Amino acid sequence: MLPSREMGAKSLKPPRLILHNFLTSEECKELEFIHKSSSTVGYRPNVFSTTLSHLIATNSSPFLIPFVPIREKLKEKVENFFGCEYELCIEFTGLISWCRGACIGWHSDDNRPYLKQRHFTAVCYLNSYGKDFKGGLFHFQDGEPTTLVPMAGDVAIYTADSCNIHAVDEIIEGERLTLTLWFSRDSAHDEDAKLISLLSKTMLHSSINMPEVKPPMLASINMYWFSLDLASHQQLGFDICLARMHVLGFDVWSCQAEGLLSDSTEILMEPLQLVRGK
Ligand SMILES: O=C(O)CCC(=O)C(=O)O
Ligand SMILES: [Fe+2]
Repeated sequence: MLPSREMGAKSLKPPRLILHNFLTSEECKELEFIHKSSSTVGYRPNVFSTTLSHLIATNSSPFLIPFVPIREKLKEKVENFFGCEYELCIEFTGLISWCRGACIGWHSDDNRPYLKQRHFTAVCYLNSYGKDFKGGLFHFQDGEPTTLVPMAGDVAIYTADSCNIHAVDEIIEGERLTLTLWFSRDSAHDEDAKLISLLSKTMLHSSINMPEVKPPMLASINMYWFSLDLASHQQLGFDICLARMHVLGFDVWSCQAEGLLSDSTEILMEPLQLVRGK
């Protein structure tokens, strides 16, 4: 019997793929913005994470939108590279940042009984070694490449099993940010199914509680990565700056233009009124 592509790769060279500039700098910055506005204390010391279920639970589901095309693009890459016969499911998606002191020793990503459903890993680097943080180099125990220098936009894809034992050096300075995904062949671990169920519960809950008035939460100004004069020239797609207000049913009204102008950042320079509903 001929070995499958996956098995063949295991015996010849480690089943891994490193891609440069897989994400654009705008995509990296948009995800960084979401992480800065929504992250919580992570699963280890000096680590912060933003999971998709956390975004739903904190009334920030519009922040899911930028993840959708990126997750699809990554899934397709992983399926094609590993020659998967059946569609994979995404088991976990998270933005993870590591601050000074964080590190992880040699491990494989399926190294606990409750992680055995993790078959493939994709780590997208959202910021860069040397510029945004020091330390935090990634090492594979065997095979080439040995060391990865995280650079914004690059992605490392590898099997989650013992063919790819890896470690990350301690962060010495700054904050190292990644978008990390695990993929599974087992559809019982499909993250999408869980997210859809959470989303529908949240929507049902908010329609029952319609008259309830909550104050809008606009993300703080120091989270913007571009200046306001540049903002109107940038076509970054979905405007996440006002997303927190939108999910709560508020909008911004310009008296001069006599209308709702919530998709233009120019409004921030105008006399404005905050309105509820459309
Ligand atoms: O962030 C990285 O480069 C890899 C992190 C890692 O090994 C893990 O989260 O299991
Ligand atoms: Fe890992």
